[in-house]
Amino acid sequence: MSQLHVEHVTLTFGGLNALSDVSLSVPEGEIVSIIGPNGAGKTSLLNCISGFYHPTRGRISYGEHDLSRAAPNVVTSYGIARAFQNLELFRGLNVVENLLLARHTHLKYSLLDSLVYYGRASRREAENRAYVERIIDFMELEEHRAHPVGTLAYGIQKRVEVARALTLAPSLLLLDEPMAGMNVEEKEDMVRFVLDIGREHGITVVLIEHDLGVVMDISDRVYVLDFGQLIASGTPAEVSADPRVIEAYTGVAGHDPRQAVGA
Ligand SMILES: Nc1ncnc2c1ncn2[C@@H]1O[C@H](COP(=O)(O)OP(=O)(O)OP(=O)(O)O)[C@@H](O)[C@H]1O
Repeated sequence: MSQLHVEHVTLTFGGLNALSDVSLSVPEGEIVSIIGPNGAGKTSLLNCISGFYHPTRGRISYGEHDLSRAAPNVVTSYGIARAFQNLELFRGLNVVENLLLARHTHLKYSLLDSLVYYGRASRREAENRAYVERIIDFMELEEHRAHPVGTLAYGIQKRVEVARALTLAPSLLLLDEPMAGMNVEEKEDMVRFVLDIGREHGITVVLIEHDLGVVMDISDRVYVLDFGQLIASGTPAEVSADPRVIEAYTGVAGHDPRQAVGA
């Protein structure tokens, strides 16, 4: 069982605690959302999990692996993939090329492999292509497959970004605002994909999302950050009834308590 554990994580930038003593767990197979007002620390937390930032204090682990000091490519090798808020796609390449490139970069084999073991390399190439085709089918990208990504509608590009992360065959998928900027129909499609990824394919999903209706509909568990601190957690029903959450979202709360001691 690979559970994600974040234990007492603090992340400091200069005098600001972007995260203060945050602890949370993500059980295998669940869809878990992280919510909170702008600047609450959500993306910073995802950056710590995916190895782009390293916690100033605390520990992050996934199953037996310690992620606290791991580089992004090492985190990926443990089965954790991330779809970015700002799309990480090559806009001039088409959908198939983007997905193949992502899979190649992840499952790289050496030049020697491809020269000496031509048979093995070409078999891997065929497997990669077959895998990418399954993702294209699953994410319903068939009609867009040959188009340069930069020419596609924004909602479709977001879908390609999720597909790109799926080509890494993750057991844990990190989604940073996958529905931001989408119209209602595009959101409904993305909700369906996230539910399929989690419920049908058993991939654990950690989701940052501002649309609270979506969050409450699809999450098994919700964690709420405010000013870098974890202020609430529980089922969607528990969290939406929590006075601290209502306060954080209505802005009744007073000052920013994040200034690090001694700053
Ligand atoms: N690289 C950085 N350098 C300095 N400060 C940073 C850095 N990254 C994040 N911060 C600060 O940390 C705090 C938390 O930011 P973060 O982006 O994690 O919040 P968020 O909850 O994801 O916000 P949003 O919903 O607006 O995306 C903010 O005050 C932000 O300015």
